[in-house]
Amino acid sequence: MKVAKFGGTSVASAEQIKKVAAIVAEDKERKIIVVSAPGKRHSDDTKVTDLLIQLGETMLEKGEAEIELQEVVKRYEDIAEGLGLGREIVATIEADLRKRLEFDLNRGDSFMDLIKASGEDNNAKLIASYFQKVGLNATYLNPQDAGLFVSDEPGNAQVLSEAYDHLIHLRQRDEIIVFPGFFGYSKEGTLVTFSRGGSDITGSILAAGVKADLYENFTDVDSVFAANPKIIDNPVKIKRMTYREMRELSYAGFSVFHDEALFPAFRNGIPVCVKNTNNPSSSGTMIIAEREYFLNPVIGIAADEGFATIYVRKYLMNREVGFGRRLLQILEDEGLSYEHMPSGIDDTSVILRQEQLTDEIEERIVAKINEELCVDDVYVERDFAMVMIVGEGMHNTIGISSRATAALTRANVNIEMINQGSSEVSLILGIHASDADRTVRELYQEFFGGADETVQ
Ligand SMILES: Nc1ncnc2c1ncn2[C@@H]1O[C@H](COP(=O)(O)OP(=O)(O)O)[C@@H](O)[C@H]1O
Ligand SMILES: N[C@@H](CC(=O)OP(=O)(O)O)C(=O)O
Repeated sequence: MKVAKFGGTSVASAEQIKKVAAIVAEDKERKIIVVSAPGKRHSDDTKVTDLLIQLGETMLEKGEAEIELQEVVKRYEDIAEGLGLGREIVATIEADLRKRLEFDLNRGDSFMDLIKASGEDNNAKLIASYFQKVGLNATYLNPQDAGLFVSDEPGNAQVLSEAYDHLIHLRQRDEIIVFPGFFGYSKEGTLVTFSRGGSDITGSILAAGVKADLYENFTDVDSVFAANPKIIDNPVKIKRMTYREMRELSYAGFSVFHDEALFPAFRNGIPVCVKNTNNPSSSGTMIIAEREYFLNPVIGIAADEGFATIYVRKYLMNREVGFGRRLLQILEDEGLSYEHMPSGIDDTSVILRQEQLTDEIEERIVAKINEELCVDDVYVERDFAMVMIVGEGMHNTIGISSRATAALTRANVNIEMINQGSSEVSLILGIHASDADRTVRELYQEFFGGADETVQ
């Protein structure tokens, strides 16, 4: 049995959904089909999830959002028309949206999740009805009815382990199940979404839940490439990579696969295959537990922006018992998570995602660090990027860091931070965000310049 997830670009239009139906029809093992909300049809387009966010925010702000609602309905109308489905399904979708808008606006976060999730939920209903029209024995299944229970963290749900006790029963179903991605339900029955891009997570949970032989992740590129194709022209394709490599690279900006989506598949040993809806005969990228790495110790280079660093200096910091704990406690009290913490003898930096760090929070943290830790200096700097060089073969290959730093010297990029501590598969370089693309290009040239079409 296979679980196949089709991302936003694969279900963005009637034309794309026809390709999806053909892919499903050609392999009887494809029994569980996870779908996203309609994504971008072209580079200037807006994803339905983003339209829904505008709709929800306008509603919260003004108490009405008819224009925004009509824009969403129009997207489904175009798709339904292109699939020859008629008005009824569009009327159902519109009624569903209006009902969601009646939800308690005082529960703003849950309201936003309910609105956002309608993108996948209504698309799944629409796609199931198209599958039936073309003769596939398919049915829509709601995550609550399937028992996909998650934690009650709006916009950031985590699957609860008991969900797997329910999901295994889906194995017994004869028909093809069309399952909306991106959300589950809390034990109290509240709809909660995963973080953005989270339909990949739903697919992985279902693949683990039904103990699938394969989790196929259909997108709009032939494979995972060694670098973002928006930065590098025609980058080499990755044929095989490990869960760890994919997790590190997706964390650092390979948006093709959500970094949190690896774990359920990994824990259950289910291979993942990234494939192209527009070119399904291409073999794609296999993500597996182990691989040989005789060709190149490095498999990919990624960069992600939006990091801030809190720099703290205090003479004899190294001898002050509990300094690190107290510093992190200040962050914890503000509900902040951190990503890295490179340290010297008398100074340390805490690197975190800057979207969490509002001006208000920054002010409070700096004041607390000064007061409670009596430091010599503390300041916050923003707009850093983390560049990651990843590969299973790196830890027993000499000279990776020196090749990386030489490449950055050639690109005239200042390295703010290097971290090759605990992870055996990656080297992280902190740089200014404005240098990110230049850095990726130079590193790509260093590690893949002149390489064959594929790496594994
Ligand atoms: N290293 C990479 N390999 C492949 N695609 C990448 C990589 N880094 C970024 N991407 C981008 O990820 C996109 C696919 O992800 P996404 O837009 O989320 O697709 P979907 O709509 O299928 O969920 C590709 O079009 C590509 O631009
Ligand atoms: N539609 C949601 C979830 C998702 O996974 O979408 P996509 O498959 O288009 O990345 C989002 O945009 O976040």
